[in-house]
Amino acid sequence: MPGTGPAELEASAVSAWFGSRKVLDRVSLTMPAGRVTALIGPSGCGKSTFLRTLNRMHELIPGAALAGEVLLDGEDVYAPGRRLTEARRDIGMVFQKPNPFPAMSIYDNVVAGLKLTGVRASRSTKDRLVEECLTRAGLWKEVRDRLRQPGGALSGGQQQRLCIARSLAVRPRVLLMDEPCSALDPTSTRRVEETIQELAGEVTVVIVTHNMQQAARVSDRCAFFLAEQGTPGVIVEHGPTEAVFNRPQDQRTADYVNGRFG
Ligand SMILES: Nc1ncnc2c1ncn2[C@@H]1O[C@H](COP(=O)(O)OP(=O)(O)OP(=O)(O)O)[C@@H](O)[C@H]1O
Repeated sequence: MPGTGPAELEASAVSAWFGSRKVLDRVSLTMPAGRVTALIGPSGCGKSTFLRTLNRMHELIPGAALAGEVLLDGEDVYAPGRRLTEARRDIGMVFQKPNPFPAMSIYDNVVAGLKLTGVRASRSTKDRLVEECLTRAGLWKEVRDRLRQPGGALSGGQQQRLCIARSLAVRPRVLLMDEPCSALDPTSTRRVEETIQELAGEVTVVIVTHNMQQAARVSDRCAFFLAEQGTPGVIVEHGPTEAVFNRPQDQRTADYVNGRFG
């Protein structure tokens, strides 16, 4: 079995390119185990790209290149001997638009990742896992009586929580979330935020968000990314969320968190 429990993720001097264009320049950030780290910054500054370097999704894009290191509890995610599927299992991802398998049942959606990661499980193990993951994702009570209905029949917010449950089923140690609420209404957003807060402590969360209130509500730590005038994205400032919002060290951070640009 893989390591269990939340793991620290550490990016060290990560640079990223698309073709000859450099979009991230030597970004270093420690994302502590069991905490929620928010990545904030204006559009195009490289937040999503950075997130994709953390679980080796960046390398799937044609022409994409990378330098630097990503360590999961001290182990190199990009080590030559380490399999891609292993990195993806340890470091799960939830996307902007909820993407359950629409025709597949709620139950099968939750356990879909097991097959992909080569895990065999008995019916009773799966039953327990489905209940546990839907509970952790804050969806169990709403769907317990209709587990055989298609995932696509749920509301957008429920679909996103289903995707969170699906990610949790392979027992990731880190969960990456790329603007997980941007396609949701305010009530669903609130519900997903509660889910994120409930998960903290059990799994390390890294979330990209454009919503400053959301970053303030859900995160323990915050990193402000910026790409100025065609230069690659860098982290201007990072630290405890409360400090980044209330006592920013850099004027550009102050301007951004106070809504003066971006
Ligand atoms: N597949 C791609 N091919 C080429 N360039 C890309 C690709 N994806 C992103 N980029 C470029 O890389 C830079 C960083 O993009 P990225 O999506 O990481 O920024 P972001 O901060 O997440 O933006 P947003 O907040 O709008 O999602 C941008 O200039 C973008 O145009």
